[in-house]
Amino acid sequence: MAERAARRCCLGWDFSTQQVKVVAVDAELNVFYEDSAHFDRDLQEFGTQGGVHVHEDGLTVTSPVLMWVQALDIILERMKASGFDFSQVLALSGAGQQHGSVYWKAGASQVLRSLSPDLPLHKQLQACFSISDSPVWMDSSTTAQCRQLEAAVGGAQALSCLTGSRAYERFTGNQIAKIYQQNPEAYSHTERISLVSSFAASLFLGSYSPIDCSDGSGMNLLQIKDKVWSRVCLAACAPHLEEKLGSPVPSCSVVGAISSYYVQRYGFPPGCQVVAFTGDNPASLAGMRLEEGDIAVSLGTSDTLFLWLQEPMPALEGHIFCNPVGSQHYMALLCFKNGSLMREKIRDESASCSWSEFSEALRSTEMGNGGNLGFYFDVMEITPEIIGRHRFSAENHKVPAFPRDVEIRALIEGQFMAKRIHAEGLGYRVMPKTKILATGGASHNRDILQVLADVFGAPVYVIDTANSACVGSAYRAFHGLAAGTDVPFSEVVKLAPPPRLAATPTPGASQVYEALLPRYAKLEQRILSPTQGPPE
Ligand SMILES: O=C(CO)[C@@H](O)[C@H](O)CF
Repeated sequence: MAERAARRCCLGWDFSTQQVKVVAVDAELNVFYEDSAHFDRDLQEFGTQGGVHVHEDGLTVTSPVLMWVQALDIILERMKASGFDFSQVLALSGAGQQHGSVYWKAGASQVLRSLSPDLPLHKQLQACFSISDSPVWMDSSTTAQCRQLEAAVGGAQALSCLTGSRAYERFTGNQIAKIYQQNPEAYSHTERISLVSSFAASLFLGSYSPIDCSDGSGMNLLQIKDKVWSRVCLAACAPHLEEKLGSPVPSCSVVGAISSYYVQRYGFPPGCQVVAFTGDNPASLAGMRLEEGDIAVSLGTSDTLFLWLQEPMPALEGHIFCNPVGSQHYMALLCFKNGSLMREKIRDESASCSWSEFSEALRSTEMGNGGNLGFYFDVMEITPEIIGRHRFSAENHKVPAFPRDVEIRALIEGQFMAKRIHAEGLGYRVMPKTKILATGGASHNRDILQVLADVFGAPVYVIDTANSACVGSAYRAFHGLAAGTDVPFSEVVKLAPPPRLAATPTPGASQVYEALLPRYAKLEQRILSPTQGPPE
């Protein structure tokens, strides 16, 4: 077989809800290898659905930690069998589904440090976890713990100001509190608690990896301004928690060299650097190469905004995390539940189930829709908490219906005005250099993207984010190699393929939406507090 040319590279891992995935990225930032192990398909003995077990209470959701370990074994063995040249791997980093937690049993660190290269990981780590079914982000069984935590710090807004979010059931501090309260023996036998991200990094390190500040911001435990654990929050969740968590580190930290286990079993170079793993969303922000002033809009079943923030304004909605690639900056996530399912419903009702008719309606109606405004929430919306459809005429009178074309534009303009208003509520500001990066199903519709560009007054680019968490992790591994040189992340990734320009603001758009946005915000408040009189 022809000798393969040596190809220096970095690996990017993603321990996500449904699979473990890896990409190899070369020095020109080309992805030249990818593989994944799908939990439901490749590890059927664990009996998961969508990578998880939903418990009988309908609230508790967990994943077997040894399934994650075995998935890594599968991928590494496949890479080895395919002839992948591990000796060319300069560094690796990775991502994990946010908020999930792993409970290492007393003595596990010794096992991690002395792994035998003759055996796969899962054969050696069988007895290393005090909790075998890790709680994951889909869990919503900790409402009581959320209220206890908010009470301990002076309320929901106080907790948000301190940690970047009000208490959420999936956030790790509340999950740890539940385990301490309901399984104190397992908690007392736990010598280390990792996030999924730092757990995965620990497997490569052969010792406990610290939690990075960005993923650590998803725990309701980290003071996002000082980047240290909040002692009040720790004490409110469980005793001796700080020693079980270890100290958080900046996300760009090199946390050590790869364990000798991988050198001996797979041929990694002894100097292969491990860069702190982080959450899947922070890693995706890195993969999308978001920069100051940019906003990423993932238009999927639910719509998710990724924001780059310099001056965060923590609120009772959304989540503010330490930024994974700009250590003095922040990022925010905002989730809008009524996303593509709402767009498809209005398409079916008002465009005869046809996207081309839907697009034609957007093209044939004017920016601003003649002053007509609509709110479309067929399921309870998260941002803000509203349900139902609410239509208003230019005179702010509630109306029961709009003509078909007006309905379609009212839906799309309303969805994007809500995004801009709530993003600005968290401290986001459109800047002259702002780029909007669109991804997800609806980003293939150019007419929808035109409305997005008009509402934000900024150009819209489309990007493929299928592997964004993995690719972002590989980029962060390259950035880790420059650790200590002050080379900015943006410099490290400048060779990456640029996003494609899809839409620029229509002339006059800013005048139209500068006038509409405050009206939309006032009407939203009117729906939220119906006792209030009509907006002036
Ligand atoms: O809970 C979330 C973010 O807060 C999800 O996006 C998980 O990170 C998905 F793994």
